[in-house]
Amino acid sequence: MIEVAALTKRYGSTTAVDGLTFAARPGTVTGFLGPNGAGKSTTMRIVVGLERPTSGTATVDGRRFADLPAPLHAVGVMLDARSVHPGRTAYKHLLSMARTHGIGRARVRHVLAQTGLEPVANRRAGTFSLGMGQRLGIAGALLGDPATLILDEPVNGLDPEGVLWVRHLVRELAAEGRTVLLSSHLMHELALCADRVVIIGRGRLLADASVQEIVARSERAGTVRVRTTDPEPLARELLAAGAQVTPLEGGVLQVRGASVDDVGTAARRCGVTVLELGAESGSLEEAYLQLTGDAVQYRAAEMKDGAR
Ligand SMILES: Nc1ncnc2c1ncn2[C@@H]1O[C@H](COP(=O)(O)OP(=O)(O)OP(=O)(O)O)[C@@H](O)[C@H]1O
Repeated sequence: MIEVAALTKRYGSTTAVDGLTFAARPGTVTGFLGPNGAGKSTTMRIVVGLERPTSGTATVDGRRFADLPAPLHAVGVMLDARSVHPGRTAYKHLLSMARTHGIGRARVRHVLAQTGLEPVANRRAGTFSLGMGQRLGIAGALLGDPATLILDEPVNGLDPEGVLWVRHLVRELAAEGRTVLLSSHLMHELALCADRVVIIGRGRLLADASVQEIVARSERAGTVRVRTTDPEPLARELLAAGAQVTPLEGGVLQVRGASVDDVGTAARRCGVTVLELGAESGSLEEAYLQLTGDAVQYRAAEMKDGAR
């Protein structure tokens, strides 16, 4: 379990993390999202003891990383898959990690098989593709059979088969009762593999909820989309019935406060031909963009000011 409480990190005049509080729980895949520069990496680096917080705490299983008796067994980390010595083979890289933590060769072979790297185990990491490097990073994170995993952009550079593999892997790890915290900019993928999502902007918490709850917050969620040959009379009919109607391009109306049945019946009442009709569910990406809009604009404005 990862617990971040009132965490703040300042670099000179930059506040990278600003009073952040959230938890990633066992048996759950927690997605960690935010625009570039939101403070995700800084938070993850603090959790794994690579940075010291200015104030607040970050713990794994109730202890600060530095106080964990066997860190590699408690928390597996992949923050930068490129941080592998290019001249070392995948096997040697993992073996050297294993040796410093009293882990045997059998476990090294196990994680090589688990990550699909067995056929290239004796190839030097420097010759690896981005996707193979990612798999090696994940293998390193799994090496200590940890109860908690922190993976920064694990699907970055993977082909579709690799993306699917990571999705199944993280679901499996959570099903085994492990805590998984992963960051990704691929919203569609996160919606498929995360249970909960923590969204930050400018170092502050913007949302901490289940994927379903966050998707339900998107403006499109709960609306009805209808495309007709003649939207105006239908819009009038729906407004008169108390619905909110937003006309979109191509004869489409977005309707809030009415069901699909209500809209279909209203169309029949005013003699309009319906070409398309359906309930909208929104998406994690839309909800994310709406939630982080201000944070991104603030950054863009900041950068413009800085450039002057
Ligand atoms: N070592 C450092 N010294 C000074 N400023 C830093 C340092 N590390 C991070 N920052 C600043 O802190 C802020 C948060 O950066 P961080 O890398 O944590 O964001 P991020 O959410 O991981 O972004 P990205 O999605 O681009 O990786 C940024 O403004 C960044 O420039």
